[in-house]
Amino acid sequence: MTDGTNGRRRAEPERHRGAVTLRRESIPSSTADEKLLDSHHRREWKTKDAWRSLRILSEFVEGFDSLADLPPAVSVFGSARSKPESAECEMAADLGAALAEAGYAVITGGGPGVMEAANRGATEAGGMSVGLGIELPFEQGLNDWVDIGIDFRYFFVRKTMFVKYAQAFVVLPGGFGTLDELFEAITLVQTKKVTRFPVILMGSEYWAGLLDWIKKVLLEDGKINEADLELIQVTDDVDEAVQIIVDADAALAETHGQR
Ligand SMILES: C/C(=C\CNc1ncnc2c1ncn2[C@@H]1O[C@H](COP(=O)(O)O)[C@@H](O)[C@H]1O)CO
Repeated sequence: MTDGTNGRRRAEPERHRGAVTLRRESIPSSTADEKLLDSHHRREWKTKDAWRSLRILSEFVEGFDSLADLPPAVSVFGSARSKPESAECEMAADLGAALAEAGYAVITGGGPGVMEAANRGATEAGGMSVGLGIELPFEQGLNDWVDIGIDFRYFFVRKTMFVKYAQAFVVLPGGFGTLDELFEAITLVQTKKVTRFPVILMGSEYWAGLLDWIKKVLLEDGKINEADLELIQVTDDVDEAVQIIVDADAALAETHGQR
């Protein structure tokens, strides 16, 4: 496992805005997402937001255009902070490889940690490895194992791509970013905004407390129902995770015809 530099000295920080690369003093202190969402920028809203919507649109166009030809794919989420030698990174690399061997492209956030491990596993197994990066104030660029990479300015555009082009979500241990991606997926399935697809948690020990709380508090308090619990599957076995995805794909093809 590497830190994505392949032993090279990491170049100076840079920021990508569409086709534009910014370095040194040209790197702005804010991000496009912040300018859109933070009321601190309220004075610009009147003059800039209408134009900003075109940039948002162009980001959708770029994503749709670049990803439309992907083979069936699985989005893999997990911590940006996990060390390469951690158990979750090893699991992510094995998962990336197993998904590639089963014919799935692997889509991640293109960052370090679990994302890099999953991309690496897929690439080393000869599969297609996709990274959907996001502009961050402390951006470090896409990891070196990404074959198709897109840098997004807007989180919500990027999130559309994770869902639209994936047959399943696999979620490994992570923090707020990972939880956001997990709960967005479950909500989309629960509200039937997307056809039911597997949302698989890997790292049962890590997720045990959350699952317990979901059962004890959300279920007992009537905030979700028993059937909602079935939206999440848990396994530590890479082959089982892949089999769940393959089976769900086959079931869907039977119901709706071949994709
Ligand atoms: C925090 C660090 C780097 C951040 N770089 C990221 N690059 C790409 N995607 C990211 C990054 N940070 C979060 N994400 C997305 O959220 C999930 C991970 O977030 P978590 O809070 O670490 O669980 C991940 O799946 C990404 O889609 C330091 O190196």
